[in-house]
Amino acid sequence: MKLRRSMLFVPGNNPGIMKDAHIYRPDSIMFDLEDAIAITEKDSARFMIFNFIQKFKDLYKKLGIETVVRINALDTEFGVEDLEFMVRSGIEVIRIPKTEKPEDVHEVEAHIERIEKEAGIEVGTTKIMVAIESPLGALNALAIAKSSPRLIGMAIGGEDYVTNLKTTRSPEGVEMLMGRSMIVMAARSAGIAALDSVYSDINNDEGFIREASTTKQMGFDGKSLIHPRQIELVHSVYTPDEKNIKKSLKIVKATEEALAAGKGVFTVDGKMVDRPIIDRAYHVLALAKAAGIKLEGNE
Ligand SMILES: CC(C)(COP(=O)(O)OP(=O)(O)OC[C@H]1O[C@@H](n2cnc3c(N)ncnc32)[C@H](O)[C@@H]1OP(=O)(O)O)[C@@H](O)C(=O)NCCC(=O)NCCSC(=O)C[C@@](O)(CC(=O)O)C(=O)O
Ligand SMILES: [Mg+2]
Repeated sequence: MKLRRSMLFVPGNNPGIMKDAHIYRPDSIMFDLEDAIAITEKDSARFMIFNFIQKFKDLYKKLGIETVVRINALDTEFGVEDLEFMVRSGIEVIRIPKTEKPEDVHEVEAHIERIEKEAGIEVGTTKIMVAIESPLGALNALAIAKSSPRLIGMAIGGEDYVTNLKTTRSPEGVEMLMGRSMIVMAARSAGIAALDSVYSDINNDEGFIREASTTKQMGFDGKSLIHPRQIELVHSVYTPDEKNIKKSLKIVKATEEALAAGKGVFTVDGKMVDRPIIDRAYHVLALAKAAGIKLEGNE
């Protein structure tokens, strides 16, 4: 299981930030070529990310950090050139911003396949993630989520999304509810990861935890982040805690005993346990294991 609790945005024109990003151990590093990069810096950022990936890809792999790049959309003058560099760099995932329809994915996919062939990279190696950042994208979420076998995740870009809705982000997040719901449902239906948006108020830990807890409860796998101090916070929300692990281990043990006794439904601590609850317990244990938590001794 690949954890995607934390996806740290790293502006692709800032070598000072780029060179240390792995030290904070996010699950994924997302180099940006899009909105964090001024038009005058797009070319140099592309070269810089290419070189960083060449230099650090083995280290990222060793640390289990996934590499993602957010390209410019293909309807800009930068998008195709971004792909030319990034696919050849060996980056693992291309994130398409402002995705509104399946054709946006098909177009990127066709370029990736062409470049992989030209570069002698096995076709299918480069994965895709989409960001939904408009009401139209949200309404098309299911078709987009099922548009390519390369797709590994769907994110919501909350800042653009609320701007396109002609509103703003509130602490309660009512304006995000519909978009988030459509995205998590589409991602789950397609069997890909669901990633929540950035939280821009960097020093507001309480607000961050509240938002991360709500979106975790909605079904998301993690969040895009803008600052390293948010990594530990999001991991604390998305990593199963001791109580949950103990409960899940108890359910798994009781399941084995129940199966041996030919029972499909039974109780643990006075609560009914059947198939979906058993599946949830196994999922919690898989998450814990992927996060490096030792299960032995937790029983
Ligand atoms: C905000 C700020 C300038 C503050 O910097 P400052 O330097 O003042 O912060 P400090 O607190 O001093 O940093 C303490 C130490 O951490 C290091 N450090 C800081 N940030 C780091 C980082 N990101 N990665 C690694 N390292 C980092 C720093 O180098 C220093 O290291 P050191 O000197 O060694 O102590 C900086 O964080 C930053 O640039 N963030 C990324 C912003 C960005 O990418 N925005 C675009 C993506 S969102 C978007 O586009 C919206 C979206 O599209 C999203 C969607 O689609 O999901 C939508 O629509 O919603
Ligand atoms: Mg955006």
